[in-house]
Amino acid sequence: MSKTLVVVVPDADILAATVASRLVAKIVDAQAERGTASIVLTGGRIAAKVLRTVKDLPAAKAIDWSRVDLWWGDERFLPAGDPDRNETQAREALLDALPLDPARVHPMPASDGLDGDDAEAAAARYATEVRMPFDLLMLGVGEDGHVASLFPEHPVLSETGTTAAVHNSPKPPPTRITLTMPTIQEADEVWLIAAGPDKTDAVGAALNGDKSKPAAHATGQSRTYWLLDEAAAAKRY
Ligand SMILES: O=C(O)[C@H](O)[C@@H](O)[C@H](O)[C@H](O)COP(=O)(O)O
Repeated sequence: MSKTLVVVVPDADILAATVASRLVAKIVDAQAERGTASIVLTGGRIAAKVLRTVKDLPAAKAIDWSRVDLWWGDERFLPAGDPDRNETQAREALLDALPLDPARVHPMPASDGLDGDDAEAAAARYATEVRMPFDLLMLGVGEDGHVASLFPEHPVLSETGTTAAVHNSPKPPPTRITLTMPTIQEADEVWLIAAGPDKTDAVGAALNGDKSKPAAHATGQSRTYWLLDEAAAAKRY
């Protein structure tokens, strides 16, 4: 039976440090168990802060980075190397500094890739690449309660394939690729990460059972962790 735990820490810096430590431990444990770890990264500011923190953690040297598979929960459908791509931000924050196996790094397609600007084809291509289960899937939480590129009241919420193209995203850019909610729910652990007063209402609503918030549906098979700072957690009752 899946369990949900809420961890609240004082502020965004301490949250990034907490998540970074947990992430390193999670990868070390997964590798101790199976030799590999399969991790889904998220975009957004707090995620970048977490990755920058991992870079400076001595314990990260305990990880065999050549045996880590990295995936993305969603991507802004922009040309390769665009500074707004979640992939570019993750590479700059951490990945470029790691001895990763390039064959195990699985960014979502770019809009100048093999499928050009056909987001549906690009999403379908990623679906053929994805290998589940994921040990861990991390999600930032938007001000409106979105996770990955699954926005409230958006038709993408009813998609049941592995991935989906998103058009008319309320958060720019308008075209994105995302894992669907059923795919997110296949992960062994899901971590929802949010900091700051802009997230108070969305986090409060989702944790208090408002099912109109996509974040309320993001659960892992074994564990779901909400990793929050005090500001984001302020309306959780
Ligand atoms: O495009 C993105 O940025 C992500 O797809 C999005 O899901 C993000 O993780 C949240 O919006 C939280 O982002 P912040 O941490 O920057 O608020």
